[in-house]
This record gives sequence, C-alpha cells and structure tokens, in this order.
Amino acid sequence: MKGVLLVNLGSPDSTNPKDVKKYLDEFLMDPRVIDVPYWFRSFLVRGIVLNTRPKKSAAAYERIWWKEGSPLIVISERLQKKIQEKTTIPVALAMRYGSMTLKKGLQELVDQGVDDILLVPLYPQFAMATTETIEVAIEELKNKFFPQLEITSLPAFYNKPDYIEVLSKSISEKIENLDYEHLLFSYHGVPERHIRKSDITKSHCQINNSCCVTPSKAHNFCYRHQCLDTTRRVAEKLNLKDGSYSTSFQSRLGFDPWLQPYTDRTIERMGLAGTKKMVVVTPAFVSDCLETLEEIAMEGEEIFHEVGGKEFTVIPCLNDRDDWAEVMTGWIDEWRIKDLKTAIA
Ligand SMILES: C=CC1=C(C)c2cc3[nH]c(cc4nc(cc5[nH]c(cc1n2)c(C)c5CCC(=O)O)C(CCC(=O)O)=C4C)c(C)c3C=C
Ligand SMILES: [Fe+2]
Ligand SMILES: [Fe+2]
Repeated sequence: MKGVLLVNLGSPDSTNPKDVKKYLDEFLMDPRVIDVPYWFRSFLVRGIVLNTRPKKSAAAYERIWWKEGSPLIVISERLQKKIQEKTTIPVALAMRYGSMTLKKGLQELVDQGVDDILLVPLYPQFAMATTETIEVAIEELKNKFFPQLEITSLPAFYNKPDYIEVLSKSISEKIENLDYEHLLFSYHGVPERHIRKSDITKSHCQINNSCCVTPSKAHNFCYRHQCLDTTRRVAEKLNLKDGSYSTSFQSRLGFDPWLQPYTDRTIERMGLAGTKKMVVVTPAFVSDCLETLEEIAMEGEEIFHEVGGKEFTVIPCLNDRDDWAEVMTGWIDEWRIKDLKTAIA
C-alpha cells in the first residue's frame, strides 16, 4: 500500500533553553548543516555556539511561540490534516530534528500497512542542509530498520507551475491594494561552500551573476539558481516591474561567506535610500517559523523603522492554505497514478 511522509525541519520541544540546546545540538552537529570535519564541528558547536546561542534562541522562540506549541510544528500538522482529508492513502508527518523523528514517521506508516512511500521534504528549493540531509537520513533508516520499504522522494518544486501559482496568489492577495515601493524575496541563506559542494559538474557554479542563469544540469541541485528562478517566475506571473523587487538571503551564522545580498543589510539599505513602504516574502519556507515570524517580521521591521522606513508588510508563508493543500494532494495523486499507468501498460 502507498503512503506519504511529509518532512519539515523541526523545532525544540519548548522555549526552555535546555530544550533549545538539545535541538540545536542535533541540528548543528549534522554534517550537512555545518560541513566541517567532526572534531572541528564539535569544537565549534559544543565548544562555542551552544554556550551562548541557546539562551538567545530561546528568547526568540519565546516571542513567537503559540499556546499549541511551535508555529512550524502546529502549521505543518494542520497542513498534514488537510491533505489527509483530501486523499485516501495514509499521510504522516515527521521532522528532521527533534522529537517528531523520521523513524516514528516511517513506523506510523508501516503500522498502517504502507510499503511504498512518497517522501515529501517541505522545502521548495533543494539544499544540502535541508532536502539532502532528509534523504540521506531516510535512506539510513530504511537500510537499518525498514528494508522492505520502497521510497521515492519528491524533487524540489521551486519551478512547478502550480506552486508558483499559489505562491503568486498569496502575494497578490496582500499587495493588490497596497501602495508599496519594493517587494523583497528573502530566502534562508547557506554558506557559499554548500553551493560548490552540491555542484554535480564541479565546474559550473561560480556564484556570480551569470552561472545561475546559464542552463546547466548543476541547477537540479543549485540552491541559488532555484531561489533566483522562483523569484523570476513569480515576478513574471505578477508582472512586477524591474527594480520593484529583488532577492536576498537571511539567517547567516558564523564568519564564512554566505549567499549574498544579506537580507538585514538589504532592508537597512532600502530604508537609508528612502524607501518608506516595503513588503517581504519568504519563499524558502512553506510554514511560518522562527525565521519568518521573528527574524523578518520583528527584527526586519525594527531595522526598517530605525532607518526611516514606515510600512513593513510580511507575506505569510503558504502554511495550510486550502489551495496549497490542494496542490500538494495533486502531486501525491500524480505519483499514485504514474504507477497505476505503468502497471496497466
Ligand atoms: C549553519 C547553519 C544553518 C544552515 C546551513 C541552515 C540552512 C537552512 N535552514 C533552513 C530552514 C530553517 N532554519 C531554521 C532555524 C535555524 N537555522 C539555523 C542554522 C542553519 N540553517 C539555526 C541555528 C536555526 C535555529 C534558530 C536560531 O538559533 O537562529 C528554521 C526555523 C525552525 C523553527 O523552529 O521555527 C527553519 C525553517 C533552510 C530552508 C535552510 C537552507 C536552505
Ligand atoms: Fe536554518
Ligand atoms: Fe549558479
């Protein structure tokens, strides 16, 4: 029997610094997130970051936490329920890090008789630190505990017309009657090194103005290309004028160069240049989370106001919108039907 496993990033169990530390330890010790040799990662994470970051992150989580729990988890659960209402096959939800483990998600499906799984990483753009780490962890669990399972992973959907359509609609609903000057597409950043590591050609990605717009098979795994492409497609759909929108990258950590331009500096620059009304959309996240509700909607707004900006509007993520649940159910149906067609042929 077929079934679906939706996977998102995960959150700490609570805003208690102890829980945040446990979660950050698992997250940042992942070699696909901080991709340096084990001894150095351990020194950086356990010797430095975890001494100060958990307290700061816990305070940030405290500002966005809901009475039902972490927004990212609660929203992902709502989406899973909506999809489950639209399809007859079992749909489970798991997180890459934290208590809602991938193993529990797989077990939940197996207990319902599932032996053929569509794995859906809830990330529109491929990245080593998101999609790849989920796929690798699932493969390890399959080999160790569930060798009978057939598992297919849904590819990154950054350019799928139905995804672009709902994303564009979610933006246009907010901006159609809004008098704004600039729309910023802010994506989660990654270290530039991650882009080079994911380049299957080992020669294409130069992280400059031309590589990401020059066709290459490297783009199937190039986070930067996929982010720029999502922006381009939405801009085309919404008829945005050149200069009225741009792309930036948020949430950098550490001292290595990350993808640029950085979101916080872009917001500051826009305000200093006289922009009074700006809108931010965050298409690397399908669910609102710490990075959208705190870093953008709170810190970003504060930066903008400090440099003279007046109106700062943040577009909610797709979350559990009906049209988004409908699109995801459509992809699940396509996967189910493909096998049926092959069987008939
Ligand atoms: C080296 C560090 C990090 C990389 C690389 C990275 C990539 C990456 N992350 C997301 C999505 C999310 N990240 C979130 C939180 C978060 N991310 C990092 C670090 C890296 N992320 C940290 C340390 C944290 C924790 C919070 C903090 O201390 O600032 C979240 C929010 C989780 C939540 O509970 O709400 C998301 C979602 C993507 C998409 C990505 C690469 C493309
Ligand atoms: Fe992150
Ligand atoms: Fe590129």
